[in-house]
Amino acid sequence: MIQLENICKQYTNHNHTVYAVDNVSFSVAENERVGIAGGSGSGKSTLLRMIAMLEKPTSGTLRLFGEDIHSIQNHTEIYRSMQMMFQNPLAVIPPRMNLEAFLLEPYINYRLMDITAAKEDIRKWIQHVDLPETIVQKYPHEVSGGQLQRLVLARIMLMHPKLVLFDEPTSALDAVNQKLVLDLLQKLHREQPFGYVFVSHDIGLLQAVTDRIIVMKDGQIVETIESKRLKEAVHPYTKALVSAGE
Ligand SMILES: Nc1ncnc2c1ncn2[C@@H]1O[C@H](COP(=O)(O)OP(=O)(O)OP(=O)(O)O)[C@@H](O)[C@H]1O
Repeated sequence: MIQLENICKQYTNHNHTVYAVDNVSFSVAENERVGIAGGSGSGKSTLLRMIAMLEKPTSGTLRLFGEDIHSIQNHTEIYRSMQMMFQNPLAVIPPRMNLEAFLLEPYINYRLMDITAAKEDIRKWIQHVDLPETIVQKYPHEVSGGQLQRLVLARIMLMHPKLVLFDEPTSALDAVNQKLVLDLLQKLHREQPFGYVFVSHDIGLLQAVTDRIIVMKDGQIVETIESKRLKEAVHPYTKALVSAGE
């Protein structure tokens, strides 16, 4: 579904070059759940931003749904098929927009259905992510972080994406809400499969929600391992990440 070949991203400031992503290659199959682990500054977010087409690689080849990013014809279709979820929902929901308007946006932008049908569809999704129906009349600052992330997940799922990019979506939540959001994500993935790339510094968390984990350090992949075999990791950096979380 996505393929990265020898992807590099460099930033140059004041004659100093940072190799944020350095010769990274991997692919994600349809409905596959891939984790990207690594410490601060290892290049995880930069990699995700390139897959999301928010930034261009300095070099290398990136194919999304079979198309090279430089020759994509139908951007609208790609933007609908590939969704992103970040750590802070308040950064993506405009403060003066009530939550129903936020949920209606994709139906309007991608002409998914008319407003009456969309409102009914939203009602179903709200129930499905275990939120009270009245939440849609609220504004983002009136709702808890855990509830907002469940609502953001509903907004993603109603677009029936093929791929979702998660950048530390539960890092700002307490342990209880983190589990609620991750359990919900697994339920949604079982019911309506989609591929995802999940970035986290917490390799234990990734083990619970992915099939395969790619471990990054200083912009490079140091190890790729099946999540259920994480205990058999051989690279010292992977082992250090595992014991840091224990
Ligand atoms: N826009 C930018 N300009 C200059 N340097 C950047 C830019 N974005 C990222 N970097 C540098 O690239 C490297 C990788 O950063 P990145 O944010 O991708 O790492 P990360 O693994 O996601 O870290 P964190 O977990 O702290 O978010 C870091 O050294 C960072 O300072």
